[in-house]
Amino acid sequence: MTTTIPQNEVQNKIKEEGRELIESTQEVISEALHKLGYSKELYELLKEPLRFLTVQIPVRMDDGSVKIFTGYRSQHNDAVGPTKGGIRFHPEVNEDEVKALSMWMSLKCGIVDLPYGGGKGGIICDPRKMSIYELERLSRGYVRAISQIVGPTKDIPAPDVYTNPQIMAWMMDEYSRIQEFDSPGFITGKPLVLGGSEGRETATAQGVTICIEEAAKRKGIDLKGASVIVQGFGNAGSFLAKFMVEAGAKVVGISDALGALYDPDGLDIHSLLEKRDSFGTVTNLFTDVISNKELLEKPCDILVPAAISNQITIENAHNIKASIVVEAANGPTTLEATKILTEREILLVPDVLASAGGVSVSYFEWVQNNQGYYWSDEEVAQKLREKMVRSFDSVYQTSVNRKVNMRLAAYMVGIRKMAEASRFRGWV
Ligand SMILES: NC(=O)C1=CN([C@@H]2O[C@H](COP(=O)(O)OP(=O)(O)OC[C@H]3O[C@@H](n4cnc5c(N)ncnc54)[C@H](O)[C@@H]3O)[C@@H](O)[C@H]2O)C=CC1
Ligand SMILES: O=C(O)CCC(=O)C(=O)O
Repeated sequence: MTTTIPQNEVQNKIKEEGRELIESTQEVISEALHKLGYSKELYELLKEPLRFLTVQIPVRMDDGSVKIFTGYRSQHNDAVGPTKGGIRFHPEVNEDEVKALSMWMSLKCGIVDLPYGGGKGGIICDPRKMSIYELERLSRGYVRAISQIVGPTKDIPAPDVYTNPQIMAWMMDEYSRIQEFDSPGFITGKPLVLGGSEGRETATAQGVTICIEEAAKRKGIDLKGASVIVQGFGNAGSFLAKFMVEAGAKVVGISDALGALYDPDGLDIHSLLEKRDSFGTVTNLFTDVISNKELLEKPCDILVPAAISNQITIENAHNIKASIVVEAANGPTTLEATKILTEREILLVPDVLASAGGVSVSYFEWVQNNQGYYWSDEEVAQKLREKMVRSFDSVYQTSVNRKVNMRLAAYMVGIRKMAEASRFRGWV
């Protein structure tokens, strides 16, 4: 017998999880500023986004009815430069989660040294249940609703969960119509023919791969033959699984929103890549499916959460078997779980470092749009590698030298530029 959880309980749980994300982010920000010797005023400035917009977007559905969707755009801090960060289309999007996501973007941009602050957007919707025409109207409606606070020198969006280059193209087109001139620099993650960058589609997974290589070196693990589990089979997870196979590792588990596949002898990733749909779903084609929860506790050397937040918690952190956990997703591990993994000497590469490859190549895309001159795949790959290796080293060294866990070390590295820029501007 299946029991249905009342809708208000589901909503309360989503809200509560969002609140926890923001409160735990505030806790680490406070600790990082304290370790670096910054003032309490700076914490007051950075503990919440500078700007947060809620919009209602009316969309004509295919059956003729009008549905009103709620969307958000959060701009955490623009002392360093315009804010930057993706747009998420997901039924569980909520205000506090979007705020926390924008704060993580500020830290990410600081870690990989980009001239940006953090932003993030989201719409409460389930794109898997919408037609392509409804999605286009929703995407354009969102841009009209937020157009006054975004732009190539204000706040530059990009893809995130359940958004893709097609959605970026509609949004760029809508913004260009409003401005009455072509504005490729308004948004990144676009198709190549509309000013997208070589390497952006695979950038997040490339960045995670580089972090895995660096972490494996520190742990004395040979990637050839190492076993890997990847939670999530979308943009980040599916390319990562492919890169792991190419590096000679054995991908023993993958998952999507509907379940997980596990085979200790290794999964046929190429076949799964061919079968997955545009939302990163593939497990619906199999019968021997286990849950996402079970997958995370299966034996492996390297575990990569690449789906949603709050996946490694106090409930399962003691049961994780991996020696290295690399967070491709934003916010997959709670603070309590971070402490448990660190105590267990599992090397945790935090989201604000591990997933920074995406925004790095988004920055390259924006630079190319601004100069109207485009780089080769090799040039992008080399620039990304330099950034990721340098950033990994800086966070790892901070963790060792200051005797702090990798998450706190990453926050210490990521917050410095924003703190200094805010001081020089005379804000604190
Ligand atoms: N796309 C990008 O450039 C970047 C993405 N990220 C983060 O990586 C994570 C994945 O993003 P993308 O791959 O872009 O999204 P995507 O939309 O391409 O794929 C999402 C994947 O997560 C799965 N999923 C959704 N809900 C789930 C649930 N409740 N339980 C388990 N799996 C679930 C989906 O089935 C799909 O396989 C997110 O946390 C995102 O914020 C971080 C940096 C950049
Ligand atoms: O590519 C970007 O600008 C942002 C990507 C993003 O949303 C993220 O890193 O979480």
